[in-house]
Amino acid sequence: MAKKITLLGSTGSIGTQSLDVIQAQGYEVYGLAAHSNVSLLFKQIQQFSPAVVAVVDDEAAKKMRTLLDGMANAPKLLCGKEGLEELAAMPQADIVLNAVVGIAGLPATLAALEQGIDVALANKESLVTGGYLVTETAKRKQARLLPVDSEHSAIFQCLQDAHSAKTLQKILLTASGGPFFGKTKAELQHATRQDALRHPNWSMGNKITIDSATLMNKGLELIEAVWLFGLPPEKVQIVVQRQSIIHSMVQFADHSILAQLGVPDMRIPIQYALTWPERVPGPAPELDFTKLSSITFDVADEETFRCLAACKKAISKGGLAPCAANGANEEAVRLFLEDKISFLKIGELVEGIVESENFAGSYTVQDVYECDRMARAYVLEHI
Ligand SMILES: NC(=O)C1=CN([C@@H]2O[C@H](COP(=O)(O)OP(=O)(O)OC[C@H]3O[C@@H](n4cnc5c(N)ncnc54)[C@H](OP(=O)(O)O)[C@@H]3O)[C@@H](O)[C@H]2O)C=CC1
Ligand SMILES: CC(=O)[C@@H](O)[C@H](O)COP(=O)(O)O
Ligand SMILES: [Mn+2]
Repeated sequence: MAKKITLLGSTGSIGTQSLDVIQAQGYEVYGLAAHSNVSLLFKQIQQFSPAVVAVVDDEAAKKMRTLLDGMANAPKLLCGKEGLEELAAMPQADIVLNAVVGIAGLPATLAALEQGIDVALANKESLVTGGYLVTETAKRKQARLLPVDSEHSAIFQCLQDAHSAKTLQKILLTASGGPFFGKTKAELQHATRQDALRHPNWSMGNKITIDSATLMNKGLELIEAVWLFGLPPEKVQIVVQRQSIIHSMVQFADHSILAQLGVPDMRIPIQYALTWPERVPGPAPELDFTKLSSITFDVADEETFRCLAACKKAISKGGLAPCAANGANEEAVRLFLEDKISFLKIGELVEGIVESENFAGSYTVQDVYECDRMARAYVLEHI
């Protein structure tokens, strides 16, 4: 029987590439969800015939209702944040692929895991904001978290040999360095939205592309790696690999290092999360070494790119500090994309919130959302 997938965030960069993979593998789509892009979601419904769809935005959900009213074999429509969570928890799916952007993805991750459903996780913010709750729920319900983020998929792929994995000593998390690699603070004073959205290697959604430019993405990924692979933050070393060909590496007790390489194409990690533990042919092209002029390594500049330093501080503080850093960043990126704050202000705000309180200790899911609200309010008060 074909695997049944529920895909959350189907209209985004990861979502649309996931549908490429799903089509190539002949998988069945059980559920689709988006926020407000009704026209694309409707096309996806026509092509993949899901049983259930969820639309988070209320106005968009009304438009979808109208479109579905005229459709034969229309899927069931769920609305709002509650609808997204309800879809994520539907046990008919074999796996939920969470490609929602931001903390908005956390309730769905928790809802799927709570039902014991495996989650292929692109939504790194789930682990950054609620890492303890997400990993505890997965463990308690014996559900798997399968990494989709390219670096974490690379690490996961390098750890498939259980004997070696037991001796994991260090993770070498690669970073492209983003569009502003090598620039000074002075040169970044007037960095624009357009400059920041020009990623050297990957075509991605706007929010993660800005995160790559500030190196917040690497900070979020460091926290994500700590939760997924159980190493302390000081055992995760960031290595700038400008070409995004080496997607990450692991070092074992004997100082042997394994790396995963490939073209920068998210369909490889998406597919691995869906087919794991099998490897099968897929739609991504192969890497042609004869066309690679070099593979280079550099050190990340944490003095200029304060978000990375702030995330390191946040994970070492523990508790809700990473959630606060994430909330401040989500709000700051929104304001930067609306041309309301400067590029460098994003780092100042993320650093500011992490320094502002202690945040230590255990937390509930309500505490996570309260901390997120507080971090967003902090940003609005400090611009
Ligand atoms: N793009 C990439 O290559 C990579 C992305 N990731 C991670 O994957 C996630 C998705 O990234 P990406 O695909 O780039 O993002 P996009 O912005 O391209 O897509 C986001 C998706 O989430 C939906 N969405 C937005 N807001 C909400 C909300 N409040 N509730 C429910 N759904 C919502 C959007 O719907 P609509 O279109 O209707 O607004 C869209 O389907 C992020 O966490 C990112 O960090 C990780 C590695 C690589
Ligand atoms: C494709 C992917 O996984 C992104 O998270 C990517 O890694 C961004 O690149 P950098 O953050 O390294 O610029
Ligand atoms: Mn990544």
